[in-house]
Amino acid sequence: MKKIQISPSILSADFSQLGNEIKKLEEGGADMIHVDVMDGHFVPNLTMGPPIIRALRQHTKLPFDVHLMISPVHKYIQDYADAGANIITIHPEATENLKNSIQHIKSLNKKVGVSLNPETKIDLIIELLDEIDLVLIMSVNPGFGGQKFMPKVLEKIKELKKIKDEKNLEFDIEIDGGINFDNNKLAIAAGANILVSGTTIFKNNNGNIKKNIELLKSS
Ligand SMILES: O=C(CO)[C@@H](O)[C@H](O)COP(=O)(O)O
Ligand SMILES: [Fe+2]
Repeated sequence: MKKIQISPSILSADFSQLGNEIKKLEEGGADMIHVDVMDGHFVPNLTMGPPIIRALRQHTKLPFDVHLMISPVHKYIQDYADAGANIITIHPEATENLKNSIQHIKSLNKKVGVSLNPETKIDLIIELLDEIDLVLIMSVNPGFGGQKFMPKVLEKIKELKKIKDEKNLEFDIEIDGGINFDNNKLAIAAGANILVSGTTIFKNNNGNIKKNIELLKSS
């Protein structure tokens, strides 16, 4: 079984202190940094883009796990790669040709992730799984932090894990949205090996990041 990793979402961090917040995450045991990029078009919220990612790059050696909620995404992939992303995750609905966008990310020597919304079926990516490094299962509708976890996506994770084991594939299964100290266990038991969390990491236990990361890892 793959080691459980935590990818804190800086969407819940203090935006006026992002450099320091990232340092705190690294000291607290984060495995990577989840960066939620939103364009006010693919999702009804606006966050940050390449200049901020580039500025943050100098504050940590941890991989940047960049979750692109922008459409059309293809023409911006290079910008995120240049800014310092290590994993670039896209939504199938945000590109005209998913296969091309996957190949583009790989050609830039970045890990490629594909994200499935709660209503999006696995069928869309089954044929492409051997090209993908990470499948990001959304457990909320994308757009905002602090939403309620949707337990129905656990079935999708189980289904994906089964296919992964049957085909002997290596991709990571990441879950994103509403993860807390209860449903983390359900997500891990279903087959997720990377947990994204914003609210739980930054707001629980008076913002004790180290403690919250440890609690999220324990199942
Ligand atoms: O991609 C998204 C939301 O669209 C997420 O990464 C959230 O930002 C996670 O935040 P919490 O649900 O843990 O507060
Ligand atoms: Fe995200």
